[in-house]
Amino acid sequence: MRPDALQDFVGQGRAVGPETLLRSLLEASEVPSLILWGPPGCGKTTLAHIIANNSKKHSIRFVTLSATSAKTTDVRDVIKQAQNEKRFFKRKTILFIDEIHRFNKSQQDTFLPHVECGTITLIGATTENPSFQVNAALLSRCRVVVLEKLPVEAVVTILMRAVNSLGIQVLDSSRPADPLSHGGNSSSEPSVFIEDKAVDTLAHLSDGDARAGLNGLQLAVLARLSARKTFGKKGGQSYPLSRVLVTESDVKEGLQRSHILYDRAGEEHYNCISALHKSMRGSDASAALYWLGRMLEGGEDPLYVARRLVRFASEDVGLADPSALTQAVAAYQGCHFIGMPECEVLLAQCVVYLARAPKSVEVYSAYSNVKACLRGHQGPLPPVPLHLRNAPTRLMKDLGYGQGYKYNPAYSEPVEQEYLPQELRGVDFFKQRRC
Ligand SMILES: Nc1ncnc2c1ncn2[C@@H]1O[C@H](COP(=O)(O)OP(=O)(O)OP(=O)(O)O)[C@@H](O)[C@H]1O
Repeated sequence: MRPDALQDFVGQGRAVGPETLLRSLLEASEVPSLILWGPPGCGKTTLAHIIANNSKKHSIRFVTLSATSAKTTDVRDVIKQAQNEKRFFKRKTILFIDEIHRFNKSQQDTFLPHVECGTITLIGATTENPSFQVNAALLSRCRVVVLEKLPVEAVVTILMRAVNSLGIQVLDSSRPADPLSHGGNSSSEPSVFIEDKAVDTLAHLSDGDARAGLNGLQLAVLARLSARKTFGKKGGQSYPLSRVLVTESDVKEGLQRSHILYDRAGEEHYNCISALHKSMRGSDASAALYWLGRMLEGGEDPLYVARRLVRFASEDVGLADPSALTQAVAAYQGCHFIGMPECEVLLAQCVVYLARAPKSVEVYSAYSNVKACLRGHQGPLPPVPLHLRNAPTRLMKDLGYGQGYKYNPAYSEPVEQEYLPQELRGVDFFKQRRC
């Protein structure tokens, strides 16, 4: 089902469209070291497969490793062979590493000198942001190709290719489906039909992930075949079991929403929580609810979201509305007690509360200033002033601990007293960053 040629690679015009440099390089078989970065099922492995196919025509070796199963020794073996091929046969080697982010930094280091001296051309595929997951030195020697979620039309094209190659017939939903009008079927295999709107819905629900769409199609067809449902009854007449119809509701069942909408472990998890945080900060309750829904419907852990809300209540709402923290902690505990799906409304309530609450970063900023002051301090930290020290023993009293301390409740008027160490006298962390 994977295309072998660039002209069958759909979507991704920005990365490998006709006018792009990468396309010219690929067509000239001048493959540079690449990191293919994109969400699941957008065509990273497929693009590597096309490059492999093209390389073979130009006698270039193409070796594939998966970072999930390959060991460092496997990489060394590939490199050794690549050196021999280069030295004795002047043959180039392209090494494709799927899920390169799964290699740790020292494993990635293994390639570095060999990419540098041209023994291998590296193609790495990753769903994770390469700036965090790929060794900086290696990254600087590779061209990063950003692939995007496939547009709906591209997924429709991919699904229609699959439908055609499987011999499934597409029913035009604007015309009433009458299986008898589709000719007889003499073989023992049932004829499979699919509603055109089912293909369309599948493409929409796939969220730019062609693999999810293809798997959904496969599951829906297999489910129908094993159930061997007929087209149903029409006018009291039932249709033969040799005809199978895949409907829109079949494909919906064939897709697992959680898999499609959200990648809990990957970049999308951080993108969505960031969008939620920023929407609340911007007091856009509606957008905040949307991002919350994206996460929860995608299977995010509600306690993870609740923890972030607790943090937000203090960081962004702060003393502008101190009960925000109470709300957020209550939401966290409520989620803990009742779990999903019941706790979704608790989180929704809290998200709206926080989005609508007045905001203040006064405490957050002042505390950040304290941290900056402490981290930037040179030499030993100043001692705690003696008058602020507790003096539970005679020795401590004799040493002057607690001496001169003014116990505020004992004074009816405001008390003049220094609370910071001597060298920080006059510093106001609410006003200044440095001390
Ligand atoms: N741009 C595309 N053009 C044509 N077919 C595609 C494209 N993208 C994906 N496909 C089809 O979808 C299937 C999955 O694609 P592929 O394995 O290349 O995705 P991927 O980006 O490597 O995903 P993952 O990160 O999950 O490994 C392939 O079998 C291929 O047929």
